Amino acid sequence: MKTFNNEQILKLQTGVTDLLAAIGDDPDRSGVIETPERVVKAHAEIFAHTGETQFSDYKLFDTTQDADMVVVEGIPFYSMCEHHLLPFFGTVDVSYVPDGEIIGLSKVPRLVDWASRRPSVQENLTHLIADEMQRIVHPKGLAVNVTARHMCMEMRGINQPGTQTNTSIYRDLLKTDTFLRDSFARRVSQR
Ligand SMILES: Nc1nc2c(ncn2[C@@H]2O[C@H](COP(=O)(O)OP(=O)(O)OP(=O)(O)O)[C@@H](O)[C@H]2O)c(=O)[nH]1
Ligand SMILES: [Zn+2]
Repeated sequence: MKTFNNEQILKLQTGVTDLLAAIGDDPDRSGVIETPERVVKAHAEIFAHTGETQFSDYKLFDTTQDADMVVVEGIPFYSMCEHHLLPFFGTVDVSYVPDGEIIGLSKVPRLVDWASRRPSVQENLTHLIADEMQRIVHPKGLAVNVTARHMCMEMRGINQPGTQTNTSIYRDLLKTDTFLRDSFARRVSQR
């Protein structure tokens, strides 16, 4: 969880009170009187890694038994679209071909969670996960596949409930080796 300083807390609370008043609500009514405080706490979680450029909570292990391909699939994530500050959420699938080193399995969902907790767009989230996997594991091949629903497309604007957006990145062996690429793509499309 992020720790906001007193100045940030005051700004956030004032902002939420002003927003409630601006939409025509009464910021002093009992139902919302504690809302500014709650929103600060919620934002401390939702935006916990805003501004951070490098994921650091990982462990690598040497291996002499390289697998053809490691797949961690169906990792749930929740993020906030930077255009409307509304949620977008879904799943991430990550695959890599090791080159002498492997990452602790739980660290892949941790990386996804780290990357998600900031204002973003789906394409940039996909790139951030791919770039950090590349920097940390320097694999022989890498694929990141993100499928998400965007509340800014579902509950407002174009109002299209259920629309899904897919973004993917394929690099090196997972791009050039059709067997590896197709088996990853088949796995994630069948889920
Ligand atoms: N590429 C991309 N676009 C996104 C993402 N999240 C939201 N958007 C889009 O950002 C665009 C912002 O367009 P604007 O015309 O500035 O804003 P708007 O008037 O609220 O647009 P509408 O949503 O069409 O009503 C919209 O088309 C959104 O669908 C994302 O993760 N990736
Ligand atoms: Zn949006």
